[in-house]
Amino acid sequence: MVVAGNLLVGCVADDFTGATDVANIFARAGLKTTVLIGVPEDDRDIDADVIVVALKTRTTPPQMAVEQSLVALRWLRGRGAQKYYFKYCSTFDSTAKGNIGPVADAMLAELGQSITIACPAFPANGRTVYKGNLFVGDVPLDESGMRNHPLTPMIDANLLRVLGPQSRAEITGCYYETVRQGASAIAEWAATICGDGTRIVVVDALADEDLVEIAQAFKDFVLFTGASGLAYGLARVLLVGGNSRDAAVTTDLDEGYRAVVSGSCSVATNGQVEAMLADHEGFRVDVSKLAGGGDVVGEAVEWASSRLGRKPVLIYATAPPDEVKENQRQLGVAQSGEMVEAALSSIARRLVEKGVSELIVAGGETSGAVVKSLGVDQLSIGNEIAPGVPWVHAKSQGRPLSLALKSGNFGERDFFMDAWDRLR
Ligand SMILES: Nc1ncnc2c1ncn2[C@@H]1O[C@H](COP(=O)(O)OP(=O)(O)OP(=O)(O)O)[C@@H](O)[C@H]1O
Ligand SMILES: O=C(O)[C@@H](O)C(=O)CO
Repeated sequence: MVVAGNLLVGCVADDFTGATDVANIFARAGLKTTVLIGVPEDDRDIDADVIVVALKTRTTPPQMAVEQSLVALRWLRGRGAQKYYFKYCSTFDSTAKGNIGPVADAMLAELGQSITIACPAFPANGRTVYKGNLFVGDVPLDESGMRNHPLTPMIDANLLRVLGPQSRAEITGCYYETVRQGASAIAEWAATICGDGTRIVVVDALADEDLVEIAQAFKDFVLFTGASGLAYGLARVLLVGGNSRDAAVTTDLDEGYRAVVSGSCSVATNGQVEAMLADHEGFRVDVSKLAGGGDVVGEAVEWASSRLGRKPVLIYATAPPDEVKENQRQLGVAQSGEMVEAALSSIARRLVEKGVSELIVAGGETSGAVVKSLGVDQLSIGNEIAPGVPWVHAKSQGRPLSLALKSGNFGERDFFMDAWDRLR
């Protein structure tokens, strides 16, 4: 029997790195948090304040994203969650059709609600929103590396314009002149627009303190949507009254082999791969060879087998934007992405079979493919490596496995070398 009644937040995440990112924020705030890989088929016991259901719906056709998100939402509703949270990327990754708008619309309808907020700000990672425009560090979203994202290139920083065509709801901006005055002013502003059709309010935020004020102002809302910065605010508002449990668990871990599998092509990951190759051995997945039917998976596994140990090996498809574009031109965007994901996930699975038990995976789609292939169904949150990236612990085929699912744009240049020091 599932323990019901004390679930504060039921969260649906549109990718796996994002799921561990948001779970990390809730866990660090003192909420007992677990990540489920999809909706469980069994009737397991889960004693948690926050359950994050990780989906891989960011780039699926909208209808599929809606269906899977609603299955997860209904399952969380069945556990009696007090609040619901739709976690998407802090760079608002979406296509012209979705999936942020369609999923938010469907969740609102399912919950019988007519209003929610959209708040991708994540100040700890340099994501801020001002006048409805999303900034990545010092530049607008469309001037950041996200312009060249392989699957969800972002060419407009204005979230009202991005979300408008994706959603049936009216999109309104709650701008910083209101937000900076705090929760009461925001709530007063909200009162003037409530009750007037279905709305999604894009909320400005520049700092963590703003996110606490925003969560406080909207604390009676049932559905929240955003990146994980909003979870920082929501956790602090929900914790008032003393729901706090133990902070995240650190596990006693055996020492196993180490590997990094990278399918992210972000600016940050390209730098991290380059930094690791300066002092570590790496195997580059040749996409043309893969497309030509070559046994790249077998070669990678054979290459790695003789090198496995405590010094991590690197297997990467990570490439600069011009190379990715050329692959996409030749093979198609979705086809090249899926082909690389399939190869990297087979490699990861075979490395785990060969004794890798500490594995870093870079990239959200890549992580989704890898984690699914490992047969992992639940993750517990361990130590934080960098803002938005915790170690997580799982069982794969009955054996303990530590994973770090690194979002493409997160982490310093030496992330792949430094992360191991944070494991225990
Ligand atoms: N050399 C390559 N050529 C074409 N596509 C590639 C190549 N290397 C990786 N890919 C694909 O690019 C996509 C990268 O997306 P992924 O979500 O894994 O990384 P990311 O977007 O940087 O991470 P995040 O979503 O966490 O920000 C994947 O589908 C991957 O298979
Ligand atoms: O919010 C973020 O940036 C990340 O958690 C993510 O979703 C990247 O895939």
